[in-house]
Amino acid sequence: MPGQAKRVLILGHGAMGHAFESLLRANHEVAVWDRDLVTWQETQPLEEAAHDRDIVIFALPTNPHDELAGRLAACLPAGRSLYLSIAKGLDAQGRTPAQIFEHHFGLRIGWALLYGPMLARELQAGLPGFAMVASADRAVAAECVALFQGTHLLLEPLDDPHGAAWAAIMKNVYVPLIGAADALALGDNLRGCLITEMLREMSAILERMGGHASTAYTLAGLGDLVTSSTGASSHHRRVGADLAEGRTGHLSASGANIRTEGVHTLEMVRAHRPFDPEQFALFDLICHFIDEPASLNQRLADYLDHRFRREPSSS
Ligand SMILES: NC(=O)c1ccc[n+]([C@@H]2O[C@H](COP(=O)([O-])OP(=O)(O)OC[C@H]3O[C@@H](n4cnc5c(N)ncnc54)[C@H](O)[C@@H]3O)[C@@H](O)[C@H]2O)c1
Repeated sequence: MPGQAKRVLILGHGAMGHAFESLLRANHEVAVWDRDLVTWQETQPLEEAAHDRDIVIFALPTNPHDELAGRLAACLPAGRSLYLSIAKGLDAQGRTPAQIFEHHFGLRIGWALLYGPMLARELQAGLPGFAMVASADRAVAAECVALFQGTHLLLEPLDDPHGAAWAAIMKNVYVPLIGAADALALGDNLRGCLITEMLREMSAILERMGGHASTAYTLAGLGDLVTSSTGASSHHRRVGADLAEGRTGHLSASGANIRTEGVHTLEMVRAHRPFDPEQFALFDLICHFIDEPASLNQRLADYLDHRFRREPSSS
């Protein structure tokens, strides 16, 4: 049974904006806001578009989150609206969508993040999508679940927004490595090993960043990692395959392009150092792979050697 009808504003009318619009419009009153593709002017002033909305969904990259969340927090009364983001990258200051929302909305205004296997084209085709709705506030998570009731996007609440944000971000960092290994025909066995190693490292990074290690094993981590690693048309898988095969054009693209969100994250972590990249061997390997794609075979061999074939210590 669908919940109560809400007035929803979707920011960004790209692949996910369109998918969410078609999911929600049967049961809710949905409006969209974006920039004009030619002039880059706002289709309508944001403050005007948002003023009577119960729920605002950020269906755009992480980079504009800070500006847009700041404008909304300044103009909308506390407690009136709820904010949702699905963006998976870091912004130019190295912040996650969870950090940006916490900064602008804090405990004053409800906010949540939606992460999991929910490819836009599958949602548009009527196939099911799955996501964790991550919020520090259970009532907010329940409101999000109610919003999507009666649709084929199936949600599960999670009380770890910071962990979920890092799980989604790390997924985009790791998947190019799977795409590269597959392009080089390094084997199904290696793929299984790498995905296991990625989950182990993702758990450690989530904990380092103030999240729960267990969030890596939810739809936001494992679920999305498997979908992107194995999906034939996965953007991030393609990036890795292209690099392994000598096509390096993406590296000059901006992080606003979702194809390059993983590469952009590597650059932001190196620039802002929310954690020490050298302490996480797979993360470090992927940084070196992006710098020097031809070195991948040797780096993978060194990684596996270090991980599995080291002489046992004498102690
Ligand atoms: N495509 C998917 O299947 C999918 C699934 C889950 C999550 N996501 C995440 O959702 C986010 C958006 O992905 P997408 O595939 O819809 O991207 P997209 O490129 O198709 O659409 C992004 C939209 O945001 C708008 N936009 C960008 N910067 C803006 C700004 N400063 N002001 C106003 N509008 C702006 C663009 O005009 C565009 O319409 C990404 O972070 C992505 O990782 C995507």
